[in-house]
Amino acid sequence: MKGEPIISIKNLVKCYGNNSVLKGIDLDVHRGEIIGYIGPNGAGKSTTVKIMLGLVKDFEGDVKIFGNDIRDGSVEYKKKIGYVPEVPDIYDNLTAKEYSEFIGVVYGMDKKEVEEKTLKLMSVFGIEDAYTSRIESYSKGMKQKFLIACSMIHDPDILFLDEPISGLDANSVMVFKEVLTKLADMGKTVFYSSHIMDVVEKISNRIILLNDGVVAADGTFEELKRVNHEESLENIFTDITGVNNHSSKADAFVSAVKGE
Ligand SMILES: Nc1ncnc2c1ncn2[C@@H]1O[C@H](COP(=O)(O)OP(=O)(O)OP(=O)(O)O)[C@@H](O)[C@H]1O
Repeated sequence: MKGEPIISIKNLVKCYGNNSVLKGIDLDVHRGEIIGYIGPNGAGKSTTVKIMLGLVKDFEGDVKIFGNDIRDGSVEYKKKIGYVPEVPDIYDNLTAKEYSEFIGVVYGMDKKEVEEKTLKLMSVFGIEDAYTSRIESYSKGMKQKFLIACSMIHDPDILFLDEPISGLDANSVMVFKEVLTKLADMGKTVFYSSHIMDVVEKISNRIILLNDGVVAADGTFEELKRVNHEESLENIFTDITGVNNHSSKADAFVSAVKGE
């Protein structure tokens, strides 16, 4: 599985004004890895992903993807990347047909190929009948399934998935989890950012926990369990992020609701 890293991050630092979000991240990711990228709200997970995608440019440190420094200005590497954003910025007055054609053009794909692929991908999720409907008329889950389909129409080598199963029903989640495993077996790399610990625990072959601007844990689930003497990722997360007063926080919330 090893060899040259497909993503190489050295001493990545990112500040928003006085807010120091990433304080020196070092990370090598290899082909076929499914990285579960976790951390508390605001830890900088989306920021890291956006830097790798070239969407956030003002950072310190080195980021190489497929061996190329992303500062070089080349957009070629982006053709080999698929992305499901946490908050989709989708033109939802378009139909799925129109939107996927637009995406296909960006990736330099043939229109017919885009249509065939989009319909096949949508039909796996049972939403192909909505192909010519406006995306704004979709349910939350339908929209998410369509975004997942769009992220893969160009057969990317790296997938960045930010809370990808949000809104998906249990059957669709099962299909999607298997899809990821099969893609990783083919040598694709998956960067999976989520707060749903039991899914991360099951699908990832490596888990990276970001806390307070640094990588606080990095290893397989088995390794993290051994080092942290815990049986679940949820408990490992709680131990490392140092929040163990859940019950008193809940009491304070309920008191506030009651106006106490
Ligand atoms: N465009 C921006 N301008 C200013 N601050 C930002 C911007 N984007 C993110 N931040 C700040 O950077 C920090 C990290 O945000 P980020 O979205 O990367 O966290 P995250 O780990 O993905 O969180 P979540 O789990 O809540 O999605 C937060 O403090 C956030 O307020």
